[in-house]
Amino acid sequence: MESLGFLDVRILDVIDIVLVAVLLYYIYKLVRGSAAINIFIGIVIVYLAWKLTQLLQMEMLSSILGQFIGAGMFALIVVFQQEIRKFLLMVGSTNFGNKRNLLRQLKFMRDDEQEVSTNISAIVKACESMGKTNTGALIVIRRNTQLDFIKSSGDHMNIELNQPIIESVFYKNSTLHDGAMVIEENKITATRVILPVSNDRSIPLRFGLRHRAAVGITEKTDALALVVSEETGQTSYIKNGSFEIFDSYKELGEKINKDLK
Ligand SMILES: Nc1ncnc2c1ncn2[C@@H]1O[C@H](COP(=O)(O)OP(=O)(O)OP(=O)(O)O)[C@@H](O)[C@H]1O
Repeated sequence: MESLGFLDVRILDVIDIVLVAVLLYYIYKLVRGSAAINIFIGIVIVYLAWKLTQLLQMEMLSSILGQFIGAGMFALIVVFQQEIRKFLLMVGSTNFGNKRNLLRQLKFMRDDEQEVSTNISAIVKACESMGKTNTGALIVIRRNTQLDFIKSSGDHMNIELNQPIIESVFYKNSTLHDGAMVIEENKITATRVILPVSNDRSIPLRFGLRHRAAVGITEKTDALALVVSEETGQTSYIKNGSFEIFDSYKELGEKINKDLK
């Protein structure tokens, strides 16, 4: 069985592979939809070619590709400066200190019995009511990722969540109506927040900046976003960078409740 020695896999090797997969997934999530995705795919191809030439002992080609990868690291930092910044912010602002959040992060350990402290009914009813009057709104609900880095672009608040407050913030003549509202637990913690806009080219053209900002924040963090369109009065629910389908406001409430557990 000596010839099969290379099949010896240690637990640490498995952990190593899983961690690399998670890292690649987060990098992909970060650059998805932007021009950087093509550069990312290019790098992965060159890296795989380099490893293959090493394996096949093609000395010359492997040393050329090796040099390229080595020098390319500096070029990468310059090209991906924005993405690296966002990635570090994302990692740094994940609140691992909170035990409940940590459990939530490990989805398979999710406790379905857990009560959600956010007044979801107030949010959904406000969206329904704002939709009827074609009042535009953009609401971000925090889950695990800390949102301090976006909150700093707006006004800090500390208001108990309820339907009239949400509606009055987005009321067209209100000074607070522009930008996004951030909700954490059962509090409105920021208004007039500027969100990162998604570059995803697959978003239909009928959606403007409000919707793109909602997609943007849910791509970069695990937050949930709700948009009420000023044009159509329709409410959209966005999670992990994509639009979630729902048939009624009741179903929307149930979905948010499930996603906050
Ligand atoms: N990056 C951003 N962060 C937060 N809010 C934003 C951002 N970009 C736009 N908005 C909000 O969206 C409003 C205008 O959005 P726009 O009309 O382009 O959106 P839309 O997706 O077409 O939505 P609607 O259907 O309501 O018109 C702005 O007045 C502002 O309040």
